[in-house]
Amino acid sequence: MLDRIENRSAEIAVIGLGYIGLPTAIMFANAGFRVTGYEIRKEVVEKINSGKAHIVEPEIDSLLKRAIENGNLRATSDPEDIRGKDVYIICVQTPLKDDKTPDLSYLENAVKTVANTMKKGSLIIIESTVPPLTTVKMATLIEELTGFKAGRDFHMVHAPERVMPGRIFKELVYNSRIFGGITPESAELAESLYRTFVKGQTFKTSSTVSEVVKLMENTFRDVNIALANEFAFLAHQYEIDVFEAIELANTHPRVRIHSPGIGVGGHCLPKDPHLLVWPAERDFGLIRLAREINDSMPLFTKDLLFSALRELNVPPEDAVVAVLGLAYKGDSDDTRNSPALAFIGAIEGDVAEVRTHDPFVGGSAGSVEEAVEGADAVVIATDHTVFKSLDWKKLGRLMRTRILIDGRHVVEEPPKSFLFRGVGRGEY
Ligand SMILES: NC(=O)c1ccc[n+]([C@@H]2O[C@H](COP(=O)([O-])OP(=O)(O)OC[C@H]3O[C@@H](n4cnc5c(N)ncnc54)[C@H](O)[C@@H]3O)[C@@H](O)[C@H]2O)c1
Ligand SMILES: CC(=O)N[C@@H]1[C@@H](OP(=O)(O)OP(=O)(O)OC[C@H]2O[C@@H](n3ccc(=O)[nH]c3=O)[C@H](O)[C@@H]2O)O[C@H](CO)[C@@H](O)[C@@H]1O
Repeated sequence: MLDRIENRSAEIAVIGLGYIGLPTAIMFANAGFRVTGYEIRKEVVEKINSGKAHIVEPEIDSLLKRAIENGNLRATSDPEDIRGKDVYIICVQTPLKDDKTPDLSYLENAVKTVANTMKKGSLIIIESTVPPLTTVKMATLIEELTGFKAGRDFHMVHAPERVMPGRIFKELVYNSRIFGGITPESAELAESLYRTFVKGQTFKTSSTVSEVVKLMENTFRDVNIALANEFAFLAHQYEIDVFEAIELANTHPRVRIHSPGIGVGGHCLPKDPHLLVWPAERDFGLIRLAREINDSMPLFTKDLLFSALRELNVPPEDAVVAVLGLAYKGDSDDTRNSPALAFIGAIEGDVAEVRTHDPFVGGSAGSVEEAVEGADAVVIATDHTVFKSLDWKKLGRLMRTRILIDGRHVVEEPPKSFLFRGVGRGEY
């Protein structure tokens, strides 16, 4: 297997061609491997095979085109097309159920597909973020389904993906990576495979350590954002701008406060702390409280909006509100767990009309001007770069009442003709 990796003749199947699987498949294809992407959504398969990406990410269109044109990447919905591969890389989603416990059904289905198609000696890599011990459990499932023995007849590794959407193709190359093997040999094989394009450092450990590391990273970020959000509440009490205070505090050599805002969204941060604490035997108050604080931010933003409407004598039930941004973060088209959607859900029914505009999200067509025309308030819910250069003087002229609520610290200088409120911005 090592030889086949080093001379690029190892055949790779990537299972799940979403935000992580498609870029991963593209990287291996452009590194010279023959890659088959297996994806259950047929429309996604067709789009990819026509050379077009179904997600928004810098550089993806040209890199995908190259991989399809050089014949190294092909997508399929037929499991027969991934029979007998050397390597299987699983990149399916690992969301939460409504009760906040992990929904591992996508992963289990993917593992079953692998078990039905793999050969003796295959290397199976789970890139998906999973609760601790999952890789070992999946190895046992494969043993039951195939009669193979893990570590002897097949290799298995958890290789967490740590890329940041918006910088995926740079971070795929330069981030450091962790390979958690069910045996040291499994980890070594995976490390040599990724070394074909990774320039960052690589580390080998057990699959359980690797699972915990990935979850700790996102929990660290979530807890830190919750702390920043608590500082934002304080800033409103003392009528100061929390961003000025954070900037000054961050001049301390050992302080790095995160940014408060309308909330924490995306496929990862809202669920990974739950994946970490779900099976654990104690309560983990801090981690759970951080989740609650971050989940409460859309409601805090609603309070800012409603008090501004009342200040200008606009009854909320008569208000027309324009929400700019639906994606969970700037310059992304991903709306999973988006605080913008939570905010809209919280005001719908309490105001007369909600209009939305997001240049990256399909189905929210129309210009900013159309969204704000006749509105009583504009709420910025996503930090898309284009929102930073909006001409508020011009937009204000189209509005019925000029209220601007900034949920993402997009507006540096509040426009003078508006009643301006921002999360953490105190009073203006
Ligand atoms: N999105 C990110 O920024 C990011 C970053 C790091 C890690 N992760 C982790 O990576 C994993 C994937 O996340 P994502 O954002 O790429 O999810 P995604 O929903 O964009 O992609 C998953 C894809 O897998 C497909 N799929 C589901 N079940 C399948 C099956 N049985 N066979 C074949 N295809 C199947 C889905 O249709 C989908 O296209 C998650 O565990 C996530 O936590 C995500
Ligand atoms: C540890 C870490 O870095 N993990 C990253 C993270 O990537 P992400 O795409 O989820 O992006 P984030 O920037 O974390 O944003 C999430 C939400 O939090 C809001 N936010 C952010 C910073 C802040 O100071 N204040 C905020 O309010 C933001 O608007 C958005 O809604 O998880 C990926 C998947 O596991 C990782 O691969 C990737 O490395």
